[in-house]
Amino acid sequence: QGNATESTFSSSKANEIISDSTPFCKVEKDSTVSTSCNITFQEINNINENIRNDLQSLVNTDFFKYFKLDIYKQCPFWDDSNRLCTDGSCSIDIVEDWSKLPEYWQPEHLSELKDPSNSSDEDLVTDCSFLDQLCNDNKKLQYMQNDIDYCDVNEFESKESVLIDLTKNPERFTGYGGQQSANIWKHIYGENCFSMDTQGKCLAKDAFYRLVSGLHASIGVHISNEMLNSETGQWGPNLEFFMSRVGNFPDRITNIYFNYAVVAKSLWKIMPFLKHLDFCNEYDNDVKGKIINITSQLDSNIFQEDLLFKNDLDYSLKDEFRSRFKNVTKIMDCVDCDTCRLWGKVQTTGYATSLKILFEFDEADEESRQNVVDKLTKYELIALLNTFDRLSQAIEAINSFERMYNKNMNNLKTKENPNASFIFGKNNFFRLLKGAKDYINNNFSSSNAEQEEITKRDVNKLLEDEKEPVKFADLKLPEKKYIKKQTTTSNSKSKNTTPIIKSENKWKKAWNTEIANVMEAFRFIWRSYLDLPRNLWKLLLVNMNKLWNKFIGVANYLNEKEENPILYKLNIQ
Ligand SMILES: Cc1cc2nc3c(=O)[nH]c(=O)nc-3n(C[C@H](O)[C@H](O)[C@H](O)COP(=O)(O)OP(=O)(O)OC[C@H]3O[C@@H](n4cnc5c(N)ncnc54)[C@H](O)[C@@H]3O)c2cc1C
Repeated sequence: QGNATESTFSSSKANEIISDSTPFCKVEKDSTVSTSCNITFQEINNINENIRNDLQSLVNTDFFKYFKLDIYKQCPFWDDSNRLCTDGSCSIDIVEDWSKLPEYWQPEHLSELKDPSNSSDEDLVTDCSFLDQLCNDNKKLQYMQNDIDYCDVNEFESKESVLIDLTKNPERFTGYGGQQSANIWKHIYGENCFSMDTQGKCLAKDAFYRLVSGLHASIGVHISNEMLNSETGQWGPNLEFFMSRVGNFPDRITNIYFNYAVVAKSLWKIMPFLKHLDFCNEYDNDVKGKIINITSQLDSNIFQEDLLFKNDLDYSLKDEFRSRFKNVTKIMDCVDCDTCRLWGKVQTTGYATSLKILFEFDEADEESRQNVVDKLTKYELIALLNTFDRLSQAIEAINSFERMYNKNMNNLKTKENPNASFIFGKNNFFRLLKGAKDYINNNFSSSNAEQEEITKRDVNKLLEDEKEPVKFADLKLPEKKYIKKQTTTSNSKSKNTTPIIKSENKWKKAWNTEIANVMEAFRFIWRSYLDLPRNLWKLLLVNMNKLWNKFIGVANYLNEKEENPILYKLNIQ
């Protein structure tokens, strides 16, 4: 973890991570995503390919690209008065020039919406309606006293909220990390501790965890996909970073697909009503056409929400699920980095909207339709579609990282790199040792003819396996040499020597690698000792300089705030 420059791994470290034992993401693409999703990874990939362009252009339209956020909102869970978003990469651009915005985003229009805290139920009926806000359609809807929301839908109307163009503040590597972000994630995962012992608890708990982990992983994919290359000054993908955060964890990849299924199913569920959404005139055809194109390619099997809260017993569990998820959306107000908070809020609101549609909207019940779909605020709808776009982009990026990974593996294979990932790879040191031991056991306990057969079979298998790009990609077996040795031994009079020579080679190779690694570790420790006095000297100079400047009253030093030691800074020239 560190700034963009530091995050560029050394090439040997990169090789270790890329050629880790896990074949890319280790996900079987033809298997189903989870018990509650009757769809395979490959099918989701296909759907995503078909809708990607429409979705991308939809979230770039004037209607879907703006979101509101109260950037000064206090964290409701702990004291965050020392918020530290001083770095350019984590601060956000808010909309200041309103003249170019469409009418429905103009301050006069937005200010017609009253502060919900001062509103009566009667007011909320109109204010909460997506249609009322957008096109002044004065449908009177009944305001539900029951809480069916998985986030605070009124917070976007707060007077403190500012309008933000999402396309101008992309979700990418900001350098936010260390203890601060780890603490946020810890609290978010902590919400997954359900208290009740209810029937469906396991599935609900599992779904809650997957939602959070999928969000976490999706953020990881986006930041790996948009990292600043300090040499070129360009933002782009970083495979090593991706592998170390997401690619080497198949469960994290699976959870992104799971979230895709959840959000897609909620869109599918409201599809018949989206068709009738009375968008403002200029958007009627364009926006509506895109939405219909997207939702019509989704499938009801993609997620089976009815498995989660099946019966009356599960109602209390659902209440707990709802209030815990609401807490997740509130924890976003504690995120110190503004860009991260913005996208965290957009995505948690998007998931909250999905959950509301999935669990509170019964298609057969007109009243529930009125209470859920007709009352979706525009911010919920914007968040829902932007969250779907985030997941869609994450899946596109995962597939592109896979291609990059395979290309790198092929390059690595052809390069002379005998020790590549010998320790961490699939055919790692311990595995080879075990292989050698099995080999000796097998061969010493069989006849000479059997031994020869086993040797041939093993050699062929080894060579065959080597052709597979992923399985043996991390170990550069000296193919020709190996065959040569076999030829020598098969010419030799004593066939019994074959397995011994082979295992001796393995032992020797493993031994040499171990020694080389131990030596490298010693060299590293030695270098650290050499660097220590120099670093201490530099530290002393810097502090002396600061003290001196303070002493003689140099302005900038007088009010100097203590630098945050954890917040990493991008080295943008
Ligand atoms: C709401 C939010 C939004 C953020 N947005 C951005 C952003 O836009 N740009 C940016 O650069 N940074 C962002 N961050 C920070 C980013 O998520 C990481 O926290 C940060 O990059 C440090 O990463 P890390 O590898 O140290 O571990 P973290 O990602 O902080 O993870 C902490 C621990 O959680 C576990 N873990 C990691 N991923 C998963 C997973 N998917 N499922 C289950 N467990 C997991 C691991 O054990 C890991 O050690 C955001 C953080 C938060 C909380």
